[in-house]
Order: sequence, then C-alpha cells, then structure tokens
Amino acid sequence: MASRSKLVRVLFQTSVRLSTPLRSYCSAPGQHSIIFRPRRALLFVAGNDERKICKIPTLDADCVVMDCEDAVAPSKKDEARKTVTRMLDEVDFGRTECAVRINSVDSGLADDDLLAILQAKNLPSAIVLPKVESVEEMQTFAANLNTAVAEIEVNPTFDLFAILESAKGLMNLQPILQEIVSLSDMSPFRLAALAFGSEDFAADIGASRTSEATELLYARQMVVLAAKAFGLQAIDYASVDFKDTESLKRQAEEGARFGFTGKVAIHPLQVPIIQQAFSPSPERVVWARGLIQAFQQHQQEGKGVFMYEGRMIDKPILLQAQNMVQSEAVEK
Ligand SMILES: CC(C)(COP(=O)(O)OP(=O)(O)OC[C@H]1O[C@@H](n2cnc3c(N)ncnc32)[C@H](O)[C@@H]1OP(=O)(O)O)[C@@H](O)C(=O)NCCC(=O)NCCSC(=O)C[C@](C)(O)C(=O)O
Ligand SMILES: [Mg+2]
Repeated sequence: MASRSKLVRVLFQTSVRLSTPLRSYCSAPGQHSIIFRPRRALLFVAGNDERKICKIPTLDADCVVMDCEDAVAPSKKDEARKTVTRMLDEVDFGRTECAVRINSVDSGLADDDLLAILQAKNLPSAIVLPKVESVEEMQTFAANLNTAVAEIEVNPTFDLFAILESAKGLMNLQPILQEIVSLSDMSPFRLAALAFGSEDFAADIGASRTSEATELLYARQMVVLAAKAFGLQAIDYASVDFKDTESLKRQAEEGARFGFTGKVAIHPLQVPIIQQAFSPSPERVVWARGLIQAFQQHQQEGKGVFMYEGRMIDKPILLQAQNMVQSEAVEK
C-alpha cells in the first residue's frame, strides 16, 4: 500500500499536469475542445494473442486496444496481463497509439490489470474502461488508479476511453461523465472518448442485432450527444462480421455522418475502410477551405450570413468547415 504522503504528492503533481492546456483539433459549436489525436480505427486484439499483437505495427491503425476483458477467456486473464505488459515494452508500435482495455470495475479484476500494466516501462497512453454503469464505479476506478500509480516511480497521465454498454449505463450517462470529469482533477487520467459497446448493449436490452443497426439507433445517438456535450471523441460500435466489408463501409460512413469520430475494429481488413470513412474527402476539404475564406471576406464586409455554392452559410456551418480542415491536418 502506498504511503499517504506519496499519494498526496501524486495527486498534486497530477493536478498540476492537468492544468496545462491541451491542443485541440475540433470543437462543437460553442463547446469544449476535442482532443487532437485522430482515433478513427480502434483495433482490438486479445491481450494474450502475442502473434496478433506483433502484427499491429504493420497495420497502420490509429490506435490499438490490447484487451484484457472480453476477448480473453477467464482462465487466461493472468497470461493476458503479462503478455500486454511485455508487449508494451518489446514492440515498437510506430505511429499507432497504444491503449489497454482493463476489465470492468464490478468484475473485481480491474485492479490486478492496472497493477500489471503499470509495471511496463512504456506505459499505454490510454486506458479503456468497459461497462461503465454508475458514479460509484467511477469513484472506485479513480481511487484504485491513484493507488496503483502511487506504487510506481513515474507520474503518468492516461487518456480514458469509457465504454457505454448497458441500459443502466445509458440512463446514468450524464452523471457518470460529470463524475469522471470532476475526478480527473485529482487523478492521473483525462476523459478523452466515449465508445459504444453494441454487442453487450444489445444483449442487455434483449435486442437482436441487424446489419442496419436500427435497434441501436437511439443509444448511438445518445452516445454522440453525450460525447459532444462533454467535448469527447465518440467511438462507434464494432461491426463483428469482419468479412462483410461492403456493409462495414456503409456502417462506418453512417457513423461518421452521425457525428462519431471513430469506430471499433476487430480485424485488420477493417482498418483502412474505417479510417477512410472517418477522414474528410479531399473535395470536402477544398470546399471547407473555400468556405472559410469566403466567410472571412464577408465578415470584413460586415455580413454575417451569405450564400456559398448555392447554400446559406452562417456561423455553425463555418465551425463544421473548420473542424473538417483541422481534422484533415492532424490526420496527415
Ligand atoms: C476475429 C478473429 C478471432 C479472427 O482471427 P483469425 O486469425 O481467424 O482471422 P484471419 O482472417 O485468419 O486473420 C488474418 C491475419 O490477420 C491477423 N489478425 C486477425 N485479427 C487481428 C487483430 N485483431 N489484430 C492483429 N492481427 C490480427 C491474423 O493473426 C492473421 O495473420 P497471420 O496469418 O499472420 O497470423 C480476430 O480477428 C480477433 O481476435 N479479433 C479481435 C477480437 C477482439 O478483440 N474482440 C474484442 C473487442 S470487441 C468487443 O469486445 C465488443 C464490445 C465493444 O465490447 C461490445 O460491443 O460489447
Ligand atoms: Mg462489450
């Protein structure tokens, strides 16, 4: 157990670090900044599957999520923790960001996951927390992460991706997110993304999954709304039929139109399709640049609203164009 003085030091240092302004890459109108790091495809891989993890540097994914949760059988949890910890130090993931999905707070396994992962010299930049359902769980998670971080020499700050995957979690979404944001003032994490766990969610509400995903519509839109209200990236569901690349393209493009900023991937085949769907097309970027220029010109002439390429333009459309240009710049 860490001494109280070390815990206080960690809390103080963490809050100092978190007061540093973050770069932003896009923002919803009148809302907070959303973090700059593009996370179009989050490629999951079982934490105990060393062969697949070693392939990650060749796959050009924005982010890999090494999983200690549902991709790992109960009897392999310890093996997964050890493999993930070793892979963090041994594999050069190149441009791919490293995240680790720990087990849910109520599983009783999350603490051991955290303690194991924090033994790595190269810590992951993000922790993925599944099955978020209550404010109390978030308090437990923050306390346990603070304790685990107090045991090590370095003072990391993790991006946190919360996964919403139950009816209870959906009903409690706003207080949960509020609690995470306020806990992050005193903890070594910063809430960065809200993801939707469609498979657990469908099981929880007794829905049957379809390719059109109409049964998920309300929950997905709630996830996007909550993410935008809290200035977070919004990560859409995993399309589990990975051989059906045509449906994946349609589903990913729909997610991008809904306002999601990325999508879970489970197979290498899905990565380029998802990343393409969540990148603005060159034509749209040219359109956005022209619009921004025209907007500035009209502003100088004292006009707030004007026509551009046959469409009425005002401030919200300008903000959407700015998002497009900025996200294209960071994805390069
Ligand atoms: C489906 C599986 C078993 C088919 O695996 P396979 O080996 O049978 O497939 P393959 O087509 O033969 O694979 C081709 C090559 O790609 C490799 N490969 C294949 N997949 C990956 C991968 N992910 N990362 C890196 N490499 C991968 C694979 O090893 C192989 O290379 P090789 O011949 O040289 O060995 C495999 O793709 C896999 O394990 N995917 C990840 C599954 C996973 O992590 N699931 C949990 C996340 S989603 C989730 O939990 C739900 C959620 C959010 O919580 C909720 O909605 O509720
Ligand atoms: Mg799940």
